[in-house]
Amino acid sequence: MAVLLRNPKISIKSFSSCISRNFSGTTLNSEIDLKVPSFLSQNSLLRRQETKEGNVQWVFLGCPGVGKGTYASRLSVFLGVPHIATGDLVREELNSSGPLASQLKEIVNQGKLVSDEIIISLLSKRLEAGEAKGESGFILDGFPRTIRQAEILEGVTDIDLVVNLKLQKEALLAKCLGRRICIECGRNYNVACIDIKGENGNPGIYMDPLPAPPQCVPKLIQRADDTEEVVKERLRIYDEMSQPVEEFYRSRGKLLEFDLPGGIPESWPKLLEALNLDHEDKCSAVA
Ligand SMILES: Nc1ncnc2c1ncn2[C@@H]1O[C@H](COP(=O)(O)OP(=O)(O)O)[C@@H](O)[C@H]1O
Repeated sequence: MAVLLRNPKISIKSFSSCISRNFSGTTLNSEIDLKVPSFLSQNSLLRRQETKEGNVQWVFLGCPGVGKGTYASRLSVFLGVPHIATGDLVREELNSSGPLASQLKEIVNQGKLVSDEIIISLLSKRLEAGEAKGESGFILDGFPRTIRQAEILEGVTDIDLVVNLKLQKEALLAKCLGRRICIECGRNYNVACIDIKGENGNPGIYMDPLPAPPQCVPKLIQRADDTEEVVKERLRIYDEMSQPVEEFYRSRGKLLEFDLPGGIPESWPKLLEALNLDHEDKCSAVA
């Protein structure tokens, strides 16, 4: 497949060192060099999605519970690039015996955002470790989540595409409350059956539960921040801090809006279609 990129990409090593350098600089904003035209047509956006394995630099945006992790991880298998979720990096750190663990636990369990400093440091470490293993390209999930994070990222590398997953608020809360995670294999499942009737011209949505296989059932846990109170706070913070990031990328012609039409069986093929990814690869990509 052809690769149509506007700017050459930098290696992950230089990305991670650049990201740390830019971040620690006091004149951060003046150092940012936005390399992309301020507007690109939807057609050129789709052309840029013609990718070759291992060479995409994509970002997944979307509210808590929308399914960023599910679709980003499927696409990472499909495209052969790492799926890097900053939420996972934060959870690994808070479950460790490291110096940040208790501070992170408190922040995350209140539904607040971790500081840009900490997130950049965790992400840089993850990128460096990946580089050492020969990784190239990435699908970022949960980063950037603030305009400042988006500016830093845009200043150090050329993101090809930003996928903005969308779902009604009512479904988001139910999906977070129904989420279950296998502590052994790390896979996510969901006990919620979402059935929202369409009204006043708005479409309804139906999503089947995603049951865990028998071997995972005894090992299922809920995330400590998936309580009603904390999910509502995470949704509020998304609107305040992260929604502006959508506009940041929209104005640069990088945002692909994707309204989830239902559960994984309906949404996955439609997402591949929206991304211009080959039809014949669809079957092999579904885990
Ligand atoms: N880019 C980020 N900036 C700040 N905090 C982050 C970032 N990514 C993850 N976190 C922290 O980790 C928590 C869990 O993130 P994530 O798993 O992506 O959850 P969500 O379901 O809310 O999208 C967030 O609520 C936040 O505290």
